[in-house]
Amino acid sequence: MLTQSDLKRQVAEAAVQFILPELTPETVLGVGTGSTVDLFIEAITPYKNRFLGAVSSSERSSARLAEAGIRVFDLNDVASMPWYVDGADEVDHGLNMIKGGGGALTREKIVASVAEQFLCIVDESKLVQTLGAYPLPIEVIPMAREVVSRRLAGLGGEPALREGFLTDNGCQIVDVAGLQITAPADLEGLINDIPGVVSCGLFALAGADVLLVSTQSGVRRLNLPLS
Ligand SMILES: O=C(CO)[C@H](O)[C@H](O)COP(=O)(O)O
Repeated sequence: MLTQSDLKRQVAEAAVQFILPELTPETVLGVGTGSTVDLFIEAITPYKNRFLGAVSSSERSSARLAEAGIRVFDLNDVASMPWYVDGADEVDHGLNMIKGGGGALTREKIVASVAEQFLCIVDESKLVQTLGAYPLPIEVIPMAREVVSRRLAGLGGEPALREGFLTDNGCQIVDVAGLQITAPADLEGLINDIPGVVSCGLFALAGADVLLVSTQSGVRRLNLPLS
């Protein structure tokens, strides 16, 4: 029986094998944040001479990439990336995701927006029918925390400040429990429009393109359109 950490390692290694044939000496990869991505960085390190480097979505991943000897680029110096590789807190069968458990959602969304394709890597516990059991992280400008929280409560959620946490952008996170997210792109649009919201942990207006799911019997791949 594989543990959750074994499953994460299995999918991280599968992700490396999946993108390896596409790496060239000019390739810059987008790299996300979290424990699954830490294992992806570990797994791709032996191949670091096959690509140019990476843009990362957090100070944490940048430090890990640099320690591994992988060149870290500023996004301002990179115009295109073939792949953005990242984990998720929940993903549904339409490849919509909740992200931001590690608080890096805004930079994740920015780096992902530059990549041609989003490769999402998760263990099977993250695959759900309907998003929302995992509290939805929203990054907010600190002075707007209360007004944004009232608006989120108005949408039917139960917002709670992530105590003692500041993002890499110096902002705060409000985690919203109790949402049954049946129309993820609509909800993402609504939340994006609340003044004071920096970004919303729903990735539905632009979701994943390819999903690798780690299971006890190996790694399954789901592409859009669903296969
Ligand atoms: O969105 C994220 C960080 O902001 C992560 O991708 C998400 O929290 C999953 O993390 P892990 O791989 O540790 O389970």
